Amino acid sequence: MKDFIVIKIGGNTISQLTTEFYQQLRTWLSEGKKILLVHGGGSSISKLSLQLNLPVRKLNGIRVSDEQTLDVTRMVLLGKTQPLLLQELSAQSIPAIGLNAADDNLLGGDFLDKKTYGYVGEIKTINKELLDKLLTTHIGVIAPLAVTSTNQWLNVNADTAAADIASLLNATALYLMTDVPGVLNNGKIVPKLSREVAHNLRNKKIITNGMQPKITAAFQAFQTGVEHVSITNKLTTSGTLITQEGED
Ligand SMILES: Nc1ncnc2c1ncn2[C@@H]1O[C@H](COP(=O)(O)OP(=O)(O)O)[C@@H](O)[C@H]1O
Ligand SMILES: CC(=O)N[C@@H](CCC(=O)OP(=O)(O)O)C(=O)O
Repeated sequence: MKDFIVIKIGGNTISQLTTEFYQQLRTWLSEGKKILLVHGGGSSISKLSLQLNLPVRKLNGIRVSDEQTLDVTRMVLLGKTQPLLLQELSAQSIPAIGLNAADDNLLGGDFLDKKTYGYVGEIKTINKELLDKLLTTHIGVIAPLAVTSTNQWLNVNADTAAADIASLLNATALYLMTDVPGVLNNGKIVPKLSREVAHNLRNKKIITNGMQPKITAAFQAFQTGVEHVSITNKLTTSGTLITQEGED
């Protein structure tokens, strides 16, 4: 049954979640939807890296990760960001459980492009049976990391991770929640975005930085059959909705 909803929450968005957001989660829970929150934490990773005098380098919005940066990423995501989000959910009396890639082979991955990005990956496998069981009672909260078949941890961009997970779960919806109300062009939200328009906005350097992996991730999930894919700062408004060519 197609009943999974995947929501990506940017690291900077966690402390800005609204009453409407939590209410929507409660509604979906009461309808029997299985909800997975994939959280970011990029700005905290950069902050700690700088404090430790480690280089902070991003290419196309993806963090170049050597072994030390990978360690910092795991520590920040699993030691700081995830507990913070769980705390917020608990304070709202929403039943949630923290998960990571190594829980019962939850997220398996492979290198994205080792030469260019280092220990960065994409998610290739998921333990759907485990989620089917856990998410009947709890909202899952998961960090964007993966473990390879040879037990190497990998850092995964949180937008990429959410899209990979939504595709693998055959989810009905993917919400990429961020600190802007959608894709902006001249200060206005682009309500519907086709691949062609996204390509043009990228070429014109209107879509830059962290919005780039979000767009790539959004189209990847849409192409694999996730019906509703949106980039937004609210669950209750669609922000920018991904559409087929020619529909906008
Ligand atoms: N065309 C665009 N429309 C909206 N935001 C954009 C655009 N191009 C670049 N951005 C930047 O992308 C940011 C969102 O990406 P990012 O900082 O990675 O957020 P998150 O941590 O939520 O993933 C916005 O805050 C904005 O600075
Ligand atoms: C490979 C890669 O880029 N990983 C990201 C993972 C966290 C993330 O994406 O966090 P936000 O969504 O808050 O930016 C990083 O290290 O920043």
